[in-house]
Amino acid sequence: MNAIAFDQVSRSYGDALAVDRLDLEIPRARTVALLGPNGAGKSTSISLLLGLIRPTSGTVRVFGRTPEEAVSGGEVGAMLQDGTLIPELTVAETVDFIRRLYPRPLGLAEILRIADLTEVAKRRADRLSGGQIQRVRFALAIAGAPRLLVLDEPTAAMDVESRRRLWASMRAYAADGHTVLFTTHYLEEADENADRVIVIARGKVVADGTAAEIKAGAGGQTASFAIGGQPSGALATLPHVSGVELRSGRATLRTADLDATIAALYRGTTLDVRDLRIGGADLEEAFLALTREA
Ligand SMILES: Nc1ncnc2c1ncn2[C@@H]1O[C@H](COP(=O)(O)OP(=O)(O)OP(=O)(O)O)[C@@H](O)[C@H]1O
Repeated sequence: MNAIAFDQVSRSYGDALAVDRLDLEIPRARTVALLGPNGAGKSTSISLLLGLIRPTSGTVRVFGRTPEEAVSGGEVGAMLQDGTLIPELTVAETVDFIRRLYPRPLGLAEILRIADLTEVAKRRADRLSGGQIQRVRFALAIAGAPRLLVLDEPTAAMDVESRRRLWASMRAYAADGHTVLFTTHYLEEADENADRVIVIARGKVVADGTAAEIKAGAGGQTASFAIGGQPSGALATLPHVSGVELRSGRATLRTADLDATIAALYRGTTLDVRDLRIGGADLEEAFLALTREA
């Protein structure tokens, strides 16, 4: 049984279709990133998953149950974009208060350890830095030992060090066999922290795979060389080339088959190819290409 299953799920707001016949199956014990531009339907999908809103059509299942059943059974923990802490309570008091609401919570010390909060356990919430507040919110999301942890842009507006610490906490939780689904706008975070990346645009899945597969699928690799003042017209006609860019005396070819393109560049043209460099498409480029096409 999958941790998450969306079957032809659509959700409209009035005339606007936010999620469009979404099919999604996420097995247990995976860490999955949901990526997409603003307005792609990420937050709507998460609200559907948590049972905060109902689909206009289609069904959502979480561990084979309705989202409402899974959430009320304590199977799902969520860290959403808003949520404030009680200023007068310490970190330990806040976490302990929430964990006691669950039938089978994690131990207080364990939560503080996973969320990297042990050092500030006795500090009041109104004395915490932004990164520490996010880690407390993360701690509250894992307090009930949920099998599925959902994080909606957990590192928005955090500095690099705070982001690193939060991801380390997330990975520690995921390593225990839990399923994690997170959204982020930081593409490198999806690359580094998820074993599967699902790209959505306009309410539909436009790519689904490992970060490496998504990079390979969206334009593959690049070959660039110093072209100087030589004519560039033939480059676009080389096999498997999907794009040519000329800048500062260099030509960059985007290709789905690097070997075939380079062989043709040498054998099939009279160009003097100097300073050849090979690059992979990065996830950011892949992401932009995918969401533009959608
Ligand atoms: N409560 C609402 N009422 C009307 N339209 C909404 C509502 N919530 C979302 N939408 C619309 O649905 C679409 C999807 O929005 P959603 O917030 O799910 O996208 P998102 O991918 O989470 O975007 P972001 O990255 O900006 O948070 C957008 O066009 C948005 O304007």
